[in-house]
Amino acid sequence: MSLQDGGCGYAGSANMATASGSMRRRLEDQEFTLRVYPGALAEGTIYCPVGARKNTTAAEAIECLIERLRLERTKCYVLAEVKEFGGEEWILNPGDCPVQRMMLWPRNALENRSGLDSGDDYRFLLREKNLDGSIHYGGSLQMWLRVTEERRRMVERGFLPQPAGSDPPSDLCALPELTERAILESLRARFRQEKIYTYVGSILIVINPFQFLPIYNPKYVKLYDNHALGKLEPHIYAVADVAYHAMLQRRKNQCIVISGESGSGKTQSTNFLIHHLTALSQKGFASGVEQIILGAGPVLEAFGNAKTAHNNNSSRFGKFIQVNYQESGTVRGAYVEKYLLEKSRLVYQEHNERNYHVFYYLLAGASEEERKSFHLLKPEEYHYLNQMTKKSHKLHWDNYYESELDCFTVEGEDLKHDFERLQLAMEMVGFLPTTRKQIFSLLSAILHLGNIRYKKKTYREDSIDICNPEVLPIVSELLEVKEEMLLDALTTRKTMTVGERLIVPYKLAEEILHKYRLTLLDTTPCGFYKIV
Ligand SMILES: Nc1ncnc2c1ncn2[C@@H]1O[C@H](COP(=O)(O)OP(=O)(O)OP(=O)(O)O)[C@@H](O)[C@H]1O
Repeated sequence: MSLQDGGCGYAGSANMATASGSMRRRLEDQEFTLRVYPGALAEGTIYCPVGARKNTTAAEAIECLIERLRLERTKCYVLAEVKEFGGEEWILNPGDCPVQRMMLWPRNALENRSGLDSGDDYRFLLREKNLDGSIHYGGSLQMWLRVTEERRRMVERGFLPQPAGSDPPSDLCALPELTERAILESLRARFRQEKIYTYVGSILIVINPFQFLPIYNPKYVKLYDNHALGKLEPHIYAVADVAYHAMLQRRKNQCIVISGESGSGKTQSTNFLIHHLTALSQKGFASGVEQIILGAGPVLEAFGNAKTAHNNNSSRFGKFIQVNYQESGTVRGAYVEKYLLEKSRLVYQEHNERNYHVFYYLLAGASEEERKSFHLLKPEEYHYLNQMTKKSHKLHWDNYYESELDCFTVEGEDLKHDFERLQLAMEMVGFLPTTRKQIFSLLSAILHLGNIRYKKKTYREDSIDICNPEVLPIVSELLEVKEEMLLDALTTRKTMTVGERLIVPYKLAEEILHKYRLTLLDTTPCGFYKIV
């Protein structure tokens, strides 16, 4: 049996005690392959395979090695057994049987051997014996180092398996086998060492630590400045750095794509990237541009983020951020484009989820004067904010009463403070006071629109009317549109046929009405989505 089947050979030996005589005889005849590392005795050879049976002695194996490696016959050689790489060496007597020694190695030391190397670094070495009986190690240290280096390179290139217990590589491309299991185990092992970043070639994998790690301070900005990817420990700053310098050197636009499931840390990673990109351009000084780019964050977050089951601050839209540079490499400005905003969240949310943050901020943080002027109510009085709590209330009347209230607040959240922060951010990004007022007015209108209930106009007719017309003047005031126009928009739709304009009344189907209300919100002069 060749050494590639070493594991099986070992399994056979484990059964030896209980095996029949014939099996024992078979084992006696079975051929194993010993791998003997000659070190300095044969430069250029990492190991030499020697066929051996259970009773082959060390002296016989050495004889074979002398032949194969063309060693000087005038010298005296011994076999040494190493039970760990670089560990203690056990010299075999000429009459000792190396295969029997090998059979005592741990099972995985043999089973893990995939052709070339032992997983746990159990091995045989060939040593020269001095005339006084001592072992000659001359030059072996350097050879060892060379072998070690060679071995490391072979491991990196995937020709040798990763030694058990060693550090997982910082680039998963260096894994000898790219199976899902090997990848996950490496990522897990790195994560345990607080290494949340790992490369796969030029791709960076990030595992959300959900805790602050001190790896984003200016020291790190400096450390990663102008280094090729892979030279240092993987980091998001390294990716930003490579993109920045590639842009300067090649004079070509660079693009970084961030993707992952909800709550995986995309927004956080974007912030780190922007921080590093602007820091590089300002060479370590906090820049005004960064403040403005990141200042837009709270505004976008308030209007486009919401609490979901997975993330209390989940972005419900995609972002395309373009950072523009001058030829000199300093940031000139930035452009943020949103896409795929989850519009349906405005009118409907799943259980344990909320509408967009901005509604809760406004209702909690508005002053008395603002409350009056925007006709604000309590969150639980708005259909667009309380639907899911009502549902759970109905389903689990007894035990869901408390969690009903929880939906309006999130642990650790200070809505009043968030509203102040939002106003400040809006001011910083350039919203004028009148625009801000218009926006809050529109937000209140959206909430009141959600409270409008419909009924059939008459018993026979399918067309609809509004049950609570007292809401109309409020919404018309907030939207600054005439009441009649608003009523028309809420109860009828206009369609164009060839050369004709038809006004068709809506039918009483709630989900469709929600859709129409959404369209209405979008088409108002300062439509919600346009603002976002
Ligand atoms: N590098 C990090 N260090 C520490 N905490 C982090 C890191 N990345 C993410 N987090 C934590 O994870 C939370 C969720 O991250 P984030 O909001 O960035 O996820 P996301 O992928 O943008 O989610 P969604 O797609 O739902 O918007 C953050 O609020 C933060 O607490």
